[in-house]
Amino acid sequence: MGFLAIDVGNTRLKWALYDAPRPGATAQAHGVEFLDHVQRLADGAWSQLPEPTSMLGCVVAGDAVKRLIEEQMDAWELTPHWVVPGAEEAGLVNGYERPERLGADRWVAMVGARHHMLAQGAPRPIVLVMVGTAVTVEAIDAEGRFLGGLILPGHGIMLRALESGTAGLSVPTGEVQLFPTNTSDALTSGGTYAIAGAVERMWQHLRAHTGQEPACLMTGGAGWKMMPSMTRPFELVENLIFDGLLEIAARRFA
Ligand SMILES: Nc1ncnc2c1ncn2[C@@H]1O[C@H](COP(=O)(O)OP(=O)(O)O)[C@@H](O)[C@H]1O
Ligand SMILES: CC(C)(COP(=O)(O)O)[C@@H](O)C(=O)NCCC(=O)O
Ligand SMILES: [K+]
Repeated sequence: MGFLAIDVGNTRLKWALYDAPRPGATAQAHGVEFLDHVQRLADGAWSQLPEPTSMLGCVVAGDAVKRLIEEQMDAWELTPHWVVPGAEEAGLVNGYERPERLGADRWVAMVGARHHMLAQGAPRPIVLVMVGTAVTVEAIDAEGRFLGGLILPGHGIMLRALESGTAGLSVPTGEVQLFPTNTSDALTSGGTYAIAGAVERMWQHLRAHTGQEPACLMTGGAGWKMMPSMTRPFELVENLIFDGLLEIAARRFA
């Protein structure tokens, strides 16, 4: 019954082995690997696992990385399955012009977010922020329609872009300050408030569009960095992508 969930972003692969492909399943093991090191999985962390019977993942890191990861599963009987965003999934309707061009991680996280919100009470619109290598800000209405979303550079990309495009901006990481008075703090605060400001705008757009107060959810490896700087109360949910994969797997592998 073991179900392996895999989330491959542009920086890291996250995996978790659950006792079954269903929402609320228990994670028996989990781990993280930087993309440069995914070749270690078969002989490393995955060599210790009981053989999973099914696997579902989302990958935005490209086909070469995907193939490398599939090779790591060669010793197992299972067939690798990867989410391809379509017109609808698990109660969500995809408003993207070309649904298949939407990042699979965004789509899966939205499925997780929608079910997380429904478990808490009456349906509401959602602003979902995912802070990884890039930052995405999704708008979902109370009926589960994905209206559209923003893509921004993440903290690391913003800093590297400024470093490489200027002569005088190569400095250590600073702290978020209201009125930064050194270069490090100015860069760190600028990036953080760029993200917080974009999220605030999306919150306003969704509030105006739906006439309802949106629920605010945040996920992703660097979500914790953003939490203190948001203009609205956000709930940080560590594993929305895994929650989404469990929802989708329950429908596919039942
Ligand atoms: N221990 C950590 N290792 C790597 N990245 C981290 C760590 N803690 C926070 N981060 C931040 O999280 C981002 C990666 O988050 P993650 O969700 O794994 O991204 P992705 O899904 O794009 O691979 C990095 O850009 C970095 O800013
Ligand atoms: C926006 C992303 C780069 C985010 O990647 P991540 O930060 O999770 O590594 C990824 O979801 C992606 O490549 N999306 C495809 C383009 C789109 O969603 O429109
Ligand atoms: K991601």
